[in-house]
Amino acid sequence: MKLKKAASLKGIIRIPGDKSISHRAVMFGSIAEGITSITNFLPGADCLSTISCFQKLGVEIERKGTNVTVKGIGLKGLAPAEETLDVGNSGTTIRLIMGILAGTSFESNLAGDESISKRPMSRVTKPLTEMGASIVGRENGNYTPLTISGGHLKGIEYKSEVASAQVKSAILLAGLSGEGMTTVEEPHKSRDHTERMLRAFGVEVEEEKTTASIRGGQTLTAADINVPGDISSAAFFLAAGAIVPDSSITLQNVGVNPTRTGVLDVLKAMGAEISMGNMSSSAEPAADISIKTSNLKGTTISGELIPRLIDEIPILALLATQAEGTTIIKDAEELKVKETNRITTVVEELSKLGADIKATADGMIIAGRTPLKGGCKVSSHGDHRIGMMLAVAGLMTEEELELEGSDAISVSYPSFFDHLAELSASSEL
Ligand SMILES: O=C(O)C1=C[C@@H](OP(=O)(O)O)[C@@H](O)[C@H](O)C1
Ligand SMILES: C=C(OP(=O)(O)O)C(=O)O
Repeated sequence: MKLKKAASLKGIIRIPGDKSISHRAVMFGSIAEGITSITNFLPGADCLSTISCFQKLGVEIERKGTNVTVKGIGLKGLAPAEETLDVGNSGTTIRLIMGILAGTSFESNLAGDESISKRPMSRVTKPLTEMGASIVGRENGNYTPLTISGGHLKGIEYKSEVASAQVKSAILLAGLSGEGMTTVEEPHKSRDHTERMLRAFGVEVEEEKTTASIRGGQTLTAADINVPGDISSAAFFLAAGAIVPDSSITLQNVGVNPTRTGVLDVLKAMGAEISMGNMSSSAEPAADISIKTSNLKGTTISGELIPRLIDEIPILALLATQAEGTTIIKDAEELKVKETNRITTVVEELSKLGADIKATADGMIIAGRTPLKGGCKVSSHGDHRIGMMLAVAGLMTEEELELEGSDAISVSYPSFFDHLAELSASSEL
């Protein structure tokens, strides 16, 4: 795909549904009693993998565009799949489904694409094994393909080494089938969509700073879930609006759960002209966010902020190339185990454009402001967030940029290029 410079970005777009919340709505609806209706579901490839896995486990799920109906059969109603459950490119699907399958009485096989086969699973297989599940996979259950046999589970108190909502959610979901209480503690608080949505399905979940606990034996009752827009998708246009000259854009219905809004904190710290309105206050709050071309300065991104913006780091790195001074990103080793090693892929691709960016052991250091040069090929490396970051970079380069592997973007934002074209006054896609 050829990308051309944009003179300005203007207009209003409605951000598609949140990926994390869409996955959970299908999963929890499947193991609930009754019919769950989901609106504004994200029809991205990752969430479609979740639907297909639960269909294979015997759940009737019907999707019409962004409306999904799930005929819940209860945790005990799930049936063995006749074939391997294919999670595609989705880390959230495989890690959360393992938490659910740990509580079944049958065996399931799980596999995904090449990227999934390189991502570590022991962070989930280890605690689930401790709870009583049997899991077999390459390198002691660390890599796919995996076979999981559910069993009689006991609750645990688990101290996770990483702040990961996937790990926390898998353990809490297994805890539903466990005897007694299950508690997960993490170094920093990760996104809490599981805790919020389980409550909507009638389950009691206790939370304290960085711990979450659940009592085993509780059942889920169907709920209607309206998915807010995905702030991780909005981040690409927030960044584009801040750096493309003469821009002024509004993104509607963006989820602003505080465990996800690190990107807004960073944009403000960098001096972005950003404002919020139309705030709604349901279980998952949403708001309209407006941004204008801004005079940005460098900042430091570290510590408890990292889990609150982990998926936004590639686009924040691009933003930092257009900010005055140095931006330091640290404590972000988790970037190495995403769809790609996002430290190396970000540094490799932005270096091609002339950015002053260095990889460190746990992040990167970026010196700005540097003009971005085009006239070359860049690659998503099959990673949707790298692809979208580079598409935004293409709005800034003097010469045309050629993006390879743009199809990966459909994993989380199938309408990305349509929205970009709507906002872009002069880019020809
Ligand atoms: O729970 C979730 O929905 C997610 C959690 C995060 O991963 P980790 O739990 O590995 O940090 C995030 O990067 C991913 O895109 C979605
Ligand atoms: C890391 C991501 O997703 P997952 O872990 O579900 O593959 C992402 O969407 O950036």
